[in-house]
Amino acid sequence: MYKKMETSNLYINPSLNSKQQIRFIKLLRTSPKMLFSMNLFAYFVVPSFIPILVTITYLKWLSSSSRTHKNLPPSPWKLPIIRNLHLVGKNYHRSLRKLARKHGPLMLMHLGSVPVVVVSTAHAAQEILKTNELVFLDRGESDIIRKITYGGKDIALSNYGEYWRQLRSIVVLHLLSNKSVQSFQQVREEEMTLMIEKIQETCGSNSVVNFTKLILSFSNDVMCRVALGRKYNGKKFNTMVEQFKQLVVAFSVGQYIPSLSWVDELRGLHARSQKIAKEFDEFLEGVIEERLCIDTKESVDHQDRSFIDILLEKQKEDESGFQFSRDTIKAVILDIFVAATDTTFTALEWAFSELLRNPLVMKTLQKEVNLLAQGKPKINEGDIGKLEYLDAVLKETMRLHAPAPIIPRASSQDVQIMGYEIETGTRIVINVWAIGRDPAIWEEPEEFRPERFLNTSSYDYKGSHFEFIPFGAGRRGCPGTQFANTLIKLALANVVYKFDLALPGGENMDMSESTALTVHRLNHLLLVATPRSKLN
Ligand code: HEM
Repeated sequence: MYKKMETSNLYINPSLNSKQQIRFIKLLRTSPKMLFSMNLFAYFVVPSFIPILVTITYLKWLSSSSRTHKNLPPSPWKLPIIRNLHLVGKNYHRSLRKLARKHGPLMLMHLGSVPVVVVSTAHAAQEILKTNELVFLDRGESDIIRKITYGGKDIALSNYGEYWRQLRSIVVLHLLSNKSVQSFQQVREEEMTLMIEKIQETCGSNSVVNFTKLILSFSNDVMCRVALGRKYNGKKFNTMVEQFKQLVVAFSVGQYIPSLSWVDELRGLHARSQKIAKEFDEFLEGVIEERLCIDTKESVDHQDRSFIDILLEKQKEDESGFQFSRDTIKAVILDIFVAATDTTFTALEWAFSELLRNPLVMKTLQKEVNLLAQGKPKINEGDIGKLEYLDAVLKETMRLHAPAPIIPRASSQDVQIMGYEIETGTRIVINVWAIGRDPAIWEEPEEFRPERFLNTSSYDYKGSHFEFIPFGAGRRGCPGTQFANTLIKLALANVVYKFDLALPGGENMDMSESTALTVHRLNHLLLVATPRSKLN
């Protein structure tokens, strides 16, 4: 009855004329939510059920709202069935900020049947992440996520509980402790040197370097070596990772309107998640077998142990009494790999973009690294902590371009926040990006001015100041903060120390954003690098 479009993976009513079909596809491409609503309304529901469905839902909605006399946070006006889903735009952090400006710092939205509270100021974030922390430690359930995380055996997306608590403490103590992060210094420095060499090769010919690809492969290679024991960067591996990331943010109709889960089946979402879960599982099984084989043959040197080796060792020791299944190991590795690679790459990409857009900042940073390096061939990791301006540049980048612009949490009990009732099971979305650009906190918030972070101890990465929380806060805050900062600063310091960077042909810097798990640049960052003649 419906025709599947090759390019869009959609089902199109063939009775439409070609003009109508083209208009339909254009509309769908404008937004995943639009994709859902158009598919749902125009092509499945309208022809037969819509009058009945709308009436029933509307009456139900009217009766439920008149029954509850709770003081719920302000909400935008709702449509029947999809309710506020149509209001979430492609750049969700931006559309949520726009809505919050109208409805307030704590805004209740209904995405289908799922209540979501959007948090848009530092004060409201503090109420959630600190004052009522214990109520908001869950992440919220999703069928798709469960499928690709071994039934919720991972750390980042699983709900709060004993399992998560024990797993997190193993990760924090054994994989991401200060000592463990330091033990990977050689890996970071080797990969940084390789990246510099790659840029160097382009210099003589004055050719354009695709910085996006370069830094993506840098963070990918570092994280592969750290988490998996060696590099994996073939096309098959990269495609698998990309598809996984797309799936994490894929829009699931069933998640918002459970009675319409069949739409997900029709769109092939479940089949796709099963396929990717299987591919990843086979890959990770291969990695584990390889590590076990190396370990038996040559007993991995303490220095060369990857995260997977450490977890396999913990499983053997069996001291903690924690159920360390192989699925747990695979889920944690997958989690860390995805959580770490995309975020560090995104932060680096925006940092270089802002430096290019702000030549004075670039000059000041180059001066600082010159002074520290005193003509040495490179800046070592041990010296990075002395670079105050670099620290300010990174903080300013994270304020304006939080790599994870939204922190997802969920409430585990009824609670009152800022005088409003939040019910059990409500999803929480903390708009870190909007908080970072709030004019009530930041002077000239849209300007890139690292100086605002100089000579102040007010802002750190620990999440103790809710105006600045790119790594989240509290018990569920990012455990990879130190790892990420060390890696990003090492790369930034050395690239600006060795090269002057420019846009090819003196173009204007395009700062458009993508729609993805992390918000990175929409278009690749293409630059021309020139070796700096005077390094002191
Ligand atoms: C610029 C880099 C990074 C940024 C901006 C970032 C940001 C975040 C944020 C916002 C969260 C959620 C925090 C919350 O709910 O309060 C998070 C969680 C997490 N991050 Fe990161 N992250 C980065 C790098 C890394 C790295 C390098 C690793 C590991 C090597 C890592 C591992 C994790 C894990 C495992 C979680 C889940 C924690 C939990 O749910 O208990 N991240 N990160």
